[in-house]
Amino acid sequence: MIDPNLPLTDIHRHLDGNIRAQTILDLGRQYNLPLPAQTLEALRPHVQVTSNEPDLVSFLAKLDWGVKVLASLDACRRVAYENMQDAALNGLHYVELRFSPGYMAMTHNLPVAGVVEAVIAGVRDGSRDFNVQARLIGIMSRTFGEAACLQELDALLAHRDGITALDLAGDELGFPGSLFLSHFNRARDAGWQITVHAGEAAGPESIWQAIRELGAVRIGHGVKAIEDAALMDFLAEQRIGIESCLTSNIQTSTVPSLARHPLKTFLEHGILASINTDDPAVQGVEIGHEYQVAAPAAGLSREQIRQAQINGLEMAFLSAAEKQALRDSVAKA
Ligand SMILES: O=c1[nH]cnc2c1ncn2[C@@H]1O[C@H](CO)[C@@H](O)[C@H]1O
Ligand SMILES: [Zn+2]
Repeated sequence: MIDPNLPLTDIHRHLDGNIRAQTILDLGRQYNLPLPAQTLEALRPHVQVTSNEPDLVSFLAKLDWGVKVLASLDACRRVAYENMQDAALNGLHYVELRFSPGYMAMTHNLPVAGVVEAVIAGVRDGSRDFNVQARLIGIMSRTFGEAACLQELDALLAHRDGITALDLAGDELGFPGSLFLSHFNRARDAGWQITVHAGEAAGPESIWQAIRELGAVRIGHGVKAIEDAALMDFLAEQRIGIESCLTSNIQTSTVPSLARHPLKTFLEHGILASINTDDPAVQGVEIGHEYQVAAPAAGLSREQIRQAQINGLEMAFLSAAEKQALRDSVAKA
């Protein structure tokens, strides 16, 4: 179901939601940190979703152990580097990795701008060593409030050339986008692209808000657009891409079953929607599973899955020339 002659992309992938369980064990030992278990098997239920969570916030708690072991900037660099290795092992040609430097820095009081620098370095080295192209998206974790997000924004802006876009993630219901207008004004002034997690826990109004007030040119999840026909028309007309994450939406109970996922309807509506993972290590699924198992279960035809693969590159935060170079390199290989 993956077309080998087209670039395979994952443009919604949390680097700090994709920390290997083995690395959590290693770093726990290295820094002598208390962990809930000492073997991979026993650790897994603490760091991976084993059955669907009742809501988004419960799902997000599964990411916590991954960042609790980030006791140094070197540890941050390691997980960034390993993310690139995992992208290569999963056949990805291009990834947009997103991360929340404040969330990564939090447990051990690391310097937030230092975390940004370490992630940029790890991804740069991994991109070179594993031959996968990457761009970085900075996340503000809305769950910790406006002031903490301002700190994350400042840290990201200190390395603005290494960052392509700004995102807002975390507890969408508790912290609406309207709290973050000034943050996004500054991000747009810095020349960044904008993508926002919206219409996952909250309704279609959250997607409208992200587009109109925060300047989003892409939407993370966007599931609830299905409830608003005018919004679906608008997304299609304006070519605002929807970064779909099928398995994630089941695990957070955003959608009751794959058969009822709106991605198929979005594609039928001519919306630029793509297939992505979200938090692969936490979910226990990789991009291949999303294309080969989840997308057919969501009712997508072969042609729709191929269209979603095309859309992934079309939506990417790359220039037209960069996209064409990527297409050429995959077609020739
Ligand atoms: O599916 C999701 N929806 C909303 N926020 C998410 C999701 N996955 C991870 N994060 C959030 O992103 C930051 C780490 O990159 C954290 O704030 C985490 O809670
Ligand atoms: Zn996400």
